[in-house]
Amino acid sequence: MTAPAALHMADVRYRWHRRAPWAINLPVLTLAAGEHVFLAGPSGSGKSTLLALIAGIAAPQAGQITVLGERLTSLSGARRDCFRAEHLGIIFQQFNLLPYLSVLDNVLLPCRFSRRRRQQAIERDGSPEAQATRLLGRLGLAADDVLRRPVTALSVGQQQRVAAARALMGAPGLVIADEPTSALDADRRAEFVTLLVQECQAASAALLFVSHDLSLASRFQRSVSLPDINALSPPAALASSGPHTQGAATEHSTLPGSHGSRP
Ligand SMILES: Nc1ncnc2c1ncn2[C@@H]1O[C@H](COP(=O)(O)OP(=O)(O)OP(=O)(O)O)[C@@H](O)[C@H]1O
Repeated sequence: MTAPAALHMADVRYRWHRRAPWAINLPVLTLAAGEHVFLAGPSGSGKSTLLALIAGIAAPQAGQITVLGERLTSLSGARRDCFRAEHLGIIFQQFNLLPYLSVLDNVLLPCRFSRRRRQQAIERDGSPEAQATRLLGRLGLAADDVLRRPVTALSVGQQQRVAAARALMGAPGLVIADEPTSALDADRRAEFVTLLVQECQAASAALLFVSHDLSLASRFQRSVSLPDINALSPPAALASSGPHTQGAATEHSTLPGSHGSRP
């Protein structure tokens, strides 16, 4: 049996409040199981909003979002929270690490919230602790004293890697990353992306990676661009609730033979 798509979005519209313009108006966006996609777009074009919808943190006013075969738009907020904990790895723009926990305990969090992820970490590495240590080692954070440190005692680049290790714990089916390389210099950025892509591949996880840095796009199987809303939407259209094109996704291949949008 073929695995379900990692993500399928159809005719999705979202605005932050009733009088706001649509932040997202997306005819279709699909990620195949295990596919690695780069999402670009200027500031304010809706990238973080799109990730919040995919994560089930926000719910759209219209359209369907299906993640790993589960129709998110049919679930209650509480069920979406459970689904997110079980199946999604998220690297937030601000990392969202817990300052009072050590590096190791931050990375172990997904296995505390999800029995499924705990079980998958045990199957792959023997224990959640062993998996956390392996992932941190791959990301260059293996030293014992680093693992026991509070995350607040780490550099921003190190915190970014802790957030990546946490997202990968317990083999989530889909990893979403919001500008995870913004605080890194060019060399470290490339290195970080290589590691993230390799680890997603090893876990058979699909990856949706958001960045302004177009030089990273070639490392992904495909790129998707959310166009600048100001360029596409006449100001008069913004206040009405009629159809809009702002925030609509355009897709293009970055690899020969890869595809654009799929039904
Ligand atoms: N919490 C919020 N409440 C109201 N409006 C919001 C909220 N978050 C984002 N928006 C609006 O939604 C639109 C899209 O913002 P979003 O943060 O998704 O863009 P982005 O492409 O991720 O930007 P950046 O690259 O700067 O992070 C913007 O017009 C923004 O002002």
